[in-house]
Amino acid sequence: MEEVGFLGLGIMGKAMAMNLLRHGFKVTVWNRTLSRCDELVEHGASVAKTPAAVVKKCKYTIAMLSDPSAALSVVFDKDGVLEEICSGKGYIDMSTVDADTSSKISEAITSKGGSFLEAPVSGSKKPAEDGQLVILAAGEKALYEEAIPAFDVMGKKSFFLGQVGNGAKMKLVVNMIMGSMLNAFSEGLVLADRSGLNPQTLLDVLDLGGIANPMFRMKGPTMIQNSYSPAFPLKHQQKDMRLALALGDENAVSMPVAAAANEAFKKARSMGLGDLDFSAVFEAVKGPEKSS
Ligand SMILES: NC(=O)C1=CN([C@@H]2O[C@H](COP(=O)(O)OP(=O)(O)OC[C@H]3O[C@@H](n4cnc5c(N)ncnc54)[C@H](OP(=O)(O)O)[C@@H]3O)[C@@H](O)[C@H]2O)C=CC1
Ligand SMILES: O=CCCC(=O)O
Repeated sequence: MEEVGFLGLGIMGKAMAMNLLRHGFKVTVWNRTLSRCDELVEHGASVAKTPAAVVKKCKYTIAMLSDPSAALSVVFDKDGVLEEICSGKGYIDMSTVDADTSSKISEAITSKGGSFLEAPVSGSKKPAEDGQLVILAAGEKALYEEAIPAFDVMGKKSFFLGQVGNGAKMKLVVNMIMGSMLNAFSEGLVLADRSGLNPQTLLDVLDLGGIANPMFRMKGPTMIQNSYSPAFPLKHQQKDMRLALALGDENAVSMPVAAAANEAFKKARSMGLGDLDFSAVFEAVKGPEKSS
């Protein structure tokens, strides 16, 4: 089997790379904080010291990085992907970024003869661990086809959405809806509590009705215990709301619900909750306790 490169071993990247190893892929990893590679090495991965060194060794390289600035830095900075990408090699960015960032990376990679695919994912830490992500790919179709065995290991379904930018946009639309829903859910939990209802009973009622969904089912019980161990860091959800709102600006789409949700995520960040799970927006929505 060909060697696959993997850049970025955060919550998602670590689980995704681990799945590749578990299914027999040969994987060379790199992470900015190199010590985070150790656990992967224990499971059979090789390590390279720079993104360029990973690309040099591998037929195609996957990246899973925090945001547009990280995605650009790993490609364009010294020792970055661009130094070694060339004809016959592919680069697959699975980070959640905006279409402009993805296009910049695509143009740079293809101008050096490499092929590029964006492939952000829907699904969080547990689906990443279980190989149950939904992959939203766009770009070079031949690279998509080459990567299908890896996508099949990391995900339960892959979509090919056409030209570069479409995967990024689809991902931002999905997360904009998700972030808005989580705010409405948080407001409902506060309203139930402050009006004398049992929030657990609200969760039970919601779960039996037409708006039951896996997110309410998974996050509700931990939210009412004020427990926010990060599966999807709140700072990343706020980044996605910001990028989705910018996409709305570009297309003159009014999104007052998403704009209000973004404010709540920003407030949560200002309260120092950015590294907690995005469900910690509940703390910002709670605000001060009810006065008598
Ligand atoms: N967690 C989730 O549920 C999901 C996340 N996503 C998206 O996936 C991406 C990764 O998320 P997640 O794994 O949760 O995030 P983490 O914060 O856990 O990991 C971020 C990764 O990016 C690296 N990184 C950050 N800045 C830089 C930089 N300037 N240069 C090089 N590397 C950098 C980090 O390296 P270091 O270890 O050195 O800090 C780390 O490997 C994000 O775009 C997120 O929006 C998509 C779906 C679900
Ligand atoms: O981008 C993060 C998505 C998290 C999820 O789908 O639960």
